[in-house]
Amino acid sequence: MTIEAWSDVRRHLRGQVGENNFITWIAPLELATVDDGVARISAPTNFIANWVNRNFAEQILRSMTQHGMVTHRIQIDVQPRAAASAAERVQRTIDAPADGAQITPPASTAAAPPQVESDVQSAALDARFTFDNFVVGKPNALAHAAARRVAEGGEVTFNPLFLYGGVGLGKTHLMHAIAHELKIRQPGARVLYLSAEQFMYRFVQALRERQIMDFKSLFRSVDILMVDDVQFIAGKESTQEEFFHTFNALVDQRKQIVISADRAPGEIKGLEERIKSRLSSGLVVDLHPTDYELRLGILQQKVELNNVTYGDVHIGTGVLEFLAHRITTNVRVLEGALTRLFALASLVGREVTLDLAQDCLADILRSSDRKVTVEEIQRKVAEHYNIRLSDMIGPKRVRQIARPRQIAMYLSKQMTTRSLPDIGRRFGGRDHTTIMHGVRKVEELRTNDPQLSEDLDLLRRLLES
Ligand SMILES: Nc1ncnc2c1ncn2[C@@H]1O[C@H](COP(=O)(O)OP(=O)(O)OP(=O)(O)O)[C@@H](O)[C@H]1O
Repeated sequence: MTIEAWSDVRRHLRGQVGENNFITWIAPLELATVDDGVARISAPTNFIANWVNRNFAEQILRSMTQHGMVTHRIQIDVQPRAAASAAERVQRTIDAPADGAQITPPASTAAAPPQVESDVQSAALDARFTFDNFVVGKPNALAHAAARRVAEGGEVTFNPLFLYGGVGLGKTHLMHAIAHELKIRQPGARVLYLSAEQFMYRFVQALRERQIMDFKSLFRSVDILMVDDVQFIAGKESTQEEFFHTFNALVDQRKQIVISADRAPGEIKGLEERIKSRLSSGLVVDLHPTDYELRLGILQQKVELNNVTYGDVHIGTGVLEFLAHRITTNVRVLEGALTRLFALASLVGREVTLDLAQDCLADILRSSDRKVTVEEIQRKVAEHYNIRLSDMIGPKRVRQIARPRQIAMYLSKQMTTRSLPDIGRRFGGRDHTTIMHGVRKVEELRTNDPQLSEDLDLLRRLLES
């Protein structure tokens, strides 16, 4: 009962605080107990606990009461272990499975009708998801080009455009961008964007209310139909059937269709063969997992967009590079990390250093840890600079040895989750202040020394491969 109520509370809060805040602050929380009117909630880090306490405690309490939980106070404890998979949990929340038998509208779009308008100024479209805000790199160049082409309108050349790729790689963003662009280029076009889940929900509602003819004519009267996350209709026979007819009717009228899914049409289990083949008949393009350059580009752009300067406080490029290296899961997790850093910046009122960032993102970093060890780093750096491995931990202070050692310290701090004292121990029992000094020195030097900067990139790549 408590668990169910807590799920309801989370769903409710998600609608109230918005997707970004939800992912960053609420999703990582777990309800431990409700006892004597006190709800104990665990947060993965101190930072999250404090932030939630300050900003969301009242809302959480209110929502709990509204959902039948007898609580008059909440207490937020830090429970680092619970954090091991905070990012995964975020993902699970995003991907909350919807059971075909139980038709519930998604919380954020509850009962929202699909948006068909003479222009596409639709509530379902996110104003930030434009082509201008989409960073193009090797992994998404083809998908971006295809989306652009569709957005230009004119003669329909490939139908449907089928975009697929892993979670959070920009499928929805591109679809919304197409809609925004069409709005500018063809103000009169009737564009319908909706998720496959909404399609099903509307369909079942129409059946129930005996308005199936209205449903059919609504869907057949659009100029462009965009259906997000089509894998959702797998296994749902009558919805598939209706989708198939809608699809055919629109293709016959030479209307553009854009579809997205988490995998290629042929790989969606529970989808009828005729639908698979229909979906594959246009242009099928995939969004590949992001690479380092793309992730860094996205972070830089997001920082610019948010104009992340709180007074004198900045998030340094070193921090962004660190994030781009370490958070490789998906762009949504990357964005969540950045949101948390903005909050941190406003809270601490000074530059967000690598140290601060690592502290505040400990849970996310742990779950995307790439497991490079300090020893591996020492070995690679020693090889690269042609010095002995023993000199990494030895006492020699000559520049040819001290500098590579500092570089190894810097990379250890950047690429592992080890604390400074821990790294110090692995460098022959050095003090944490020595490590800190080494890290700072390299941070300082790299801005003016292109050779050093190149060496660092190369070493990182070697260590990541
Ligand atoms: N290339 C990019 N440039 C800028 N932002 C991006 C890019 N790729 C993804 N994003 C951002 O990442 C977030 C997740 O993207 P989006 O919602 O489009 O993912 P998706 O592929 O539809 O994921 P899902 O499988 O969960 O539906 C969005 O906020 C989006 O703006």
